[in-house]
Amino acid sequence: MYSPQRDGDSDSDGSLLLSDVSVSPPRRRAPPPPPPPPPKPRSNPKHTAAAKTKLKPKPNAKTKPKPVASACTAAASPPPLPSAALSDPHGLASRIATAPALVAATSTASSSSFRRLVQLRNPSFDPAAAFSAPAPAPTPTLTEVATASAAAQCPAPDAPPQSRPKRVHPNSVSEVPPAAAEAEQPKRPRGGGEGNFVRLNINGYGRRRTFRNAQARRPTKYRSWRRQRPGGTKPGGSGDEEADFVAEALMERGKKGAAGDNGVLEAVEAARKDPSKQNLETLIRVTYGFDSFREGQLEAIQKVVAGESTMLLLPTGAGKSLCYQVPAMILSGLTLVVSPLLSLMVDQLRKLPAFLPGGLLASSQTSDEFHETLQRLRGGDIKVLFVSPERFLNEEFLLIFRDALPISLVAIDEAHCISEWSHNFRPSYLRLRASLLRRKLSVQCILAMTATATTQTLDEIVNALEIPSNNLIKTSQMRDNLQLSISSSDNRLKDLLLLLKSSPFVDMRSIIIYCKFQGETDYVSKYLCDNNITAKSYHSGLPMKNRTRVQELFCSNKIRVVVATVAFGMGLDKSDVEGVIHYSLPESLEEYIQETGRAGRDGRLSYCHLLLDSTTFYKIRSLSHSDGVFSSDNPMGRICSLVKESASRKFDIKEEVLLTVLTQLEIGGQQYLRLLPQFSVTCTLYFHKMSPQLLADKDVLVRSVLNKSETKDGNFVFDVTKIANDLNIAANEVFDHLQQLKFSGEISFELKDPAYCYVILKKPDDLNTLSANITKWLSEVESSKVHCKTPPNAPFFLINNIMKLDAMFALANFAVKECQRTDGCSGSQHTPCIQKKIMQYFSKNDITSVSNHNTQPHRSRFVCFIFPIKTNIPAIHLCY
Ligand SMILES: Nc1ncnc2c1ncn2[C@@H]1O[C@H](COP(=O)(O)OP(=O)(O)OP(=O)(O)O)[C@@H](O)[C@H]1O
Repeated sequence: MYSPQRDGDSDSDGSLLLSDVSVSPPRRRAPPPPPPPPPKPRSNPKHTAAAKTKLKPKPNAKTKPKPVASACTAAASPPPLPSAALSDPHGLASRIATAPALVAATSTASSSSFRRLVQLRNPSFDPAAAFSAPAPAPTPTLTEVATASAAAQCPAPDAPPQSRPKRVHPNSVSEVPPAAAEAEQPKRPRGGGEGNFVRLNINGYGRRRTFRNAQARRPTKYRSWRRQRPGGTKPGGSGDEEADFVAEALMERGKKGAAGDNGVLEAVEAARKDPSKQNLETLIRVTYGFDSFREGQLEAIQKVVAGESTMLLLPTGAGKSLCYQVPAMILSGLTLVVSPLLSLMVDQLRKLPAFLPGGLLASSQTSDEFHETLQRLRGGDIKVLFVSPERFLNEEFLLIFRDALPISLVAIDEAHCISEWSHNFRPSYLRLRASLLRRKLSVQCILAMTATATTQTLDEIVNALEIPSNNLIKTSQMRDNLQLSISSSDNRLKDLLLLLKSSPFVDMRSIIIYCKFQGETDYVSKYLCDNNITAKSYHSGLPMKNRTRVQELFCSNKIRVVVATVAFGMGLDKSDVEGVIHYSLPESLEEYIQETGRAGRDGRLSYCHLLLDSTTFYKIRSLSHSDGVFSSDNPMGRICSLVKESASRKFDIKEEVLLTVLTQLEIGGQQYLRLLPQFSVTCTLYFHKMSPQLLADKDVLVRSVLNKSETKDGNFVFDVTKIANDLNIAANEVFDHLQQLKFSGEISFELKDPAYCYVILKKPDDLNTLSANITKWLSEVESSKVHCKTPPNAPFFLINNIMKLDAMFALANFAVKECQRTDGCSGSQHTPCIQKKIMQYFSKNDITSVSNHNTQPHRSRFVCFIFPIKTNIPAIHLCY
């Protein structure tokens, strides 16, 4: 997940809190609806008995299911896992490091000269010393390493491998063969909302895909409607014209054999004439099969249909999409949906009902794809257009609308990205301003949607989008069908196993376990498999096809447990996930809410448990300091690197802007760093003649590599800068030497991760001033069109995640250590106190209101990159 850091001082500064106006209930809001019915227990036939006895529905938040605590507290006794186990599950690194054979030395000519070079630069370096300790363990061969690595993989699930399910939907991506369409149409009506779509998480930053509506080549009725305008004039959006569109689109669908379209047509017409509760309910019943609206939906839809800009704050999985889809059916013009991630857009495109034709414009599309969408748009084949914020309002985009393609609604998904206070600020969202939308696109109605926003964030959103304060629709940030529990754990693996073998998790057929680190997911899933729990790991380090397969198997209930990093879940709309377990502490309350929100999307009672282990908290916290130009991992005088692609993505700053800033730090008034030639920093080494250890024996660099590398699939992967720093030589000397070894046939190597490289000469004393100066300078550069493609004169910044992490830890810590269990909490079940803390956090935006221990990080340790322009937001971000 994109999760930039931000400066936390201001986050905790009460003086910066904005008024509560934005979150006051709408003046014209109807009296609060009656409390929702208690969540229903699941009726999974396989687990019916268990559900009857163990998953009793609770009246609102008061139900007290069997506490999970017993499972965890009972687990306190298992012997602690050796601390090294997780970081080096196979013990390879330590075995390699202590290999005895590495001490002797008969150097080749090149190696001895290289050794001299190293010793010349670094007299204290004693290559033998690093390997001199006797090591009883035999050094693993490459074959052993590979075998160990293979063994770490979880056995395949019982289910036979399936080819990727074919789906055809008018709003599908292009690989989908049309013939499969009908079979994969979402069933209507969907009883109980049980129908799961397999949502593919493309997660493909910058990946190229062809997006094509399956109906693109067919003249839809919307298109013919537009063409029928006399003299080619554009429709004015009158009700009749709209009815034409809906009617004809539905007729077309009727030709394909869809049932009940006449009912849909009538329902749309009725809702268009009178968007009453009754008419709208009929509409969602005939289109989606939903019995009624969920909290907030009806109000939002009615406001939007009436042309009023609205801010919608509903929990994850509460049904925000419906709030733009239904108006899109009713309103005459186009609905634009701005969404931050390609995977989300694709997912939402697929979710559109069949007769609501959709299209997509993303910055990662090729020019051909862009023009194809354009053609369809101009031809009237698209009613809902998903747009990435980068594409939105740029010249090319505006040209599309020059010939007055009418836009009825702009829906902004993940609207918190607008706010610099949010956990996911994206500079590209800054172009989303009501004034701009009005001026450039004549848009009058905006719907902003998010699941996580503090008061400050909301305030920024409604200001930017000029949403009237009485048009804020806000429900609690967490669904009340989630039972939340936390237990402290000294041995998370054992506790996890116990948890999974105890009620209620033992009866669940669909569980997600979230881990912080990729290696952890592999290790944990293997451990579970070894203990007869079918589990698969999922993280962004896996090839895309493996990830897709895991997700598909999970969605079709062929895998019961997925052990994943944060990479899993974006765009996942599996409605019957029954449990979410946090093996690692989430990095913020926002992340906690998002991840727990993947459970119980069908409204049934579901369980979320967090295993709190303070060691992990401190580990994550220290890692948080390792980002940015001046991170604590980057000492002065050493070679440092910023991998272009990941840094650009992480900070949401174009690569060339990153370089611009680094350059300014080099050539500005004060020289803080010296830029080095760019090179690829990650190197994988393959040995061909001598064994790694034998060669390391003779070669200083290889020795250092063995010391500093990780093993992946039996090969040695290392960071070139680390080796250069270790040997106190320049990076090009490392490459030269690797080349020599390559020419001698000893090794071959592969390089990846192009990076900006630099040496820090001086760490800034006053980060704020430096940040402000660079911001100013950058703005000047931008306005002088040197970087005409960069976003507007937007501040760049990095959010400080540390305060957010601390707040998350404080909440979990409170639950396990301080909660008196008087207000509905019992054992490790802490739903009431967690909800209360979350409410405090989001309503006051005062992290310290949740934090109850001294978590205020020292200012100089803030992790940031580049900062804000706003005067009230502390800048910097070049961090220590
Ligand atoms: N009124 C309703 N009745 C029953 N199911 C509904 C209703 N509205 C939405 N749903 C279902 O709820 C699920 C979640 O909807 P949706 O994806 O729109 O949620 P969301 O709020 O956008 O979630 P996220 O924040 O994760 O994007 C979907 O499966 C959807 O079909």
